[in-house]
Amino acid sequence: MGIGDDAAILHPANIQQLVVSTDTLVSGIHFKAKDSAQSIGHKALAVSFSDMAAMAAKPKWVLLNLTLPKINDKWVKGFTQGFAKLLSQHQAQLIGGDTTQGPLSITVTVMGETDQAVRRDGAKMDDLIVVTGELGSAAFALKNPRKSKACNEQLHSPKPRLDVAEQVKHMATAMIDVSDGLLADLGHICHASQLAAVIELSQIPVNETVKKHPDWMSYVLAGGDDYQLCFTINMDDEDQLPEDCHIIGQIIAGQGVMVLNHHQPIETNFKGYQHFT
Ligand SMILES: Nc1ncnc2c1ncn2[C@@H]1O[C@H](COP(=O)(O)OP(=O)(O)O)[C@@H](O)[C@H]1O
Ligand SMILES: Cc1ncc(C[n+]2csc(CCOP(=O)(O)OP(=O)(O)O)c2C)c(N)n1
Ligand SMILES: [Mg+2]
Repeated sequence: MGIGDDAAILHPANIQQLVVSTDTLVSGIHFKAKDSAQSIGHKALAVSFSDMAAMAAKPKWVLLNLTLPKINDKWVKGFTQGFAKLLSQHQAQLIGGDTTQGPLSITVTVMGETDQAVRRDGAKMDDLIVVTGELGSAAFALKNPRKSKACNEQLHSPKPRLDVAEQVKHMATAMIDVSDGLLADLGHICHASQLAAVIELSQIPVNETVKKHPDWMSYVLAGGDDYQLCFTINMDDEDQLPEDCHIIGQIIAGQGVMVLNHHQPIETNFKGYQHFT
């Protein structure tokens, strides 16, 4: 039972693990107020679905908390379109939420199910490090809005990688979604797993327009907002990787993430996205 009562009632039948995540998007921090309402609606849900993908869960129930400066019917219609389209693509259900007046911000809580949640702390020595898709496109588009249609799409309409998550959940030893930038997020896997990583920059898929930009390395390694997956697998499972999965490095002993470019170590002072600096 969903919207209409004081709270939603769930009937979780045959769910082995219920996985829950919440994320807030704030105007001016996570998106621009002038972005299309449709893209804001899509992205608010996509980033939460991306957290489900990172845990190898299938999204089922969603709560939406909207804070709006004023009621603008056209904006609300656009937002709802973007939100509802992604919701129905994954057969998830909006079961409730809250609407308040104030500076534009959106909080989405999503509940999903899995038989095999994948955590950040399971990476093992010698595991291969894999990323999906291309990295750096969204950060590039934020700074260079008129340069690449594909990058703009990645920024405004990211596709949560629930497809890959479903296919790799039984082989991934650790997984995370790349929201704060590869170095930061792979760093979280390393920290949680008490190991280190070495990655080869030339193996990371990068959009060709991004690659031509003088700052491409910082977009790729620390730009954030990618919503691709980064996960680790045992070396023996390499042959079973699905499409659009790219091996970029290996788990080693130690701490932190070491970056090689064509086998040469490079200095990286990139910090990734941080809210409080
Ligand atoms: N204000 C908070 N209260 C309780 N838990 C929090 C809070 N902020 C973050 N967390 C928890 O800390 C962990 C990491 O959060 P975060 O860095 O936001 O992850 P993600 O990048 O996946 O959104 C998550 O388990 C999240 O639930
Ligand atoms: C207007 C605007 N400024 C900055 C960014 C870049 N940006 C916003 S949030 C973010 C990283 C992810 O945010 P966070 O709230 O940490 O997501 P979480 O890790 O909790 O999923 C990035 C790179 C943007 N997309 N739009
Ligand atoms: Mg978060």
